[in-house]
Amino acid sequence: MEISQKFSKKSKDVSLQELRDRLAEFAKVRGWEQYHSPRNLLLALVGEVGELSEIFQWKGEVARGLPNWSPDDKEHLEEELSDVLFYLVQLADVCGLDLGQAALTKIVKNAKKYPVVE
Ligand SMILES: Nc1ccn([C@H]2C[C@H](O)[C@@H](COP(=O)(O)OP(=O)(O)OP(=O)(O)O)O2)c(=O)n1
Repeated sequence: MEISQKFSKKSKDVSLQELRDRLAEFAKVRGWEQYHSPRNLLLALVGEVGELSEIFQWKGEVARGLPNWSPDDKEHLEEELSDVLFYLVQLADVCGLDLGQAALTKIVKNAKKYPVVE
């Protein structure tokens, strides 16, 4: 069984499109579109990657599924992963790119570059 199936909470699939639309609305109603330039979103993304890294800093190697982590630590990780995802989705959006399609195309490209060795 995949680790993602083994440890994930069962919930509905969330599309990148839904996230993109909800984040665009979130920024619009707060008048934040003026700040969400590609460069600013990239810098915010890098900042959140830093916060994500801090969670793992000094912990040593971490087992898949985070068996010894407290619920609070896992919740913190979920939040920082979400922040990274939000800025990534918004960055693609303000660049006028379809991130989901781009990712699928990249998977095909990766498969050609790294064929399965039988
Ligand atoms: N101009 C902004 C500011 C915030 N956010 C959203 C994206 C992130 O999900 C979250 C980031 O908020 P904070 O900068 O307050 O960062 P944290 O949530 O990580 O808080 P802290 O740094 O206090 O832990 O808010 C956004 O989309 N655009």
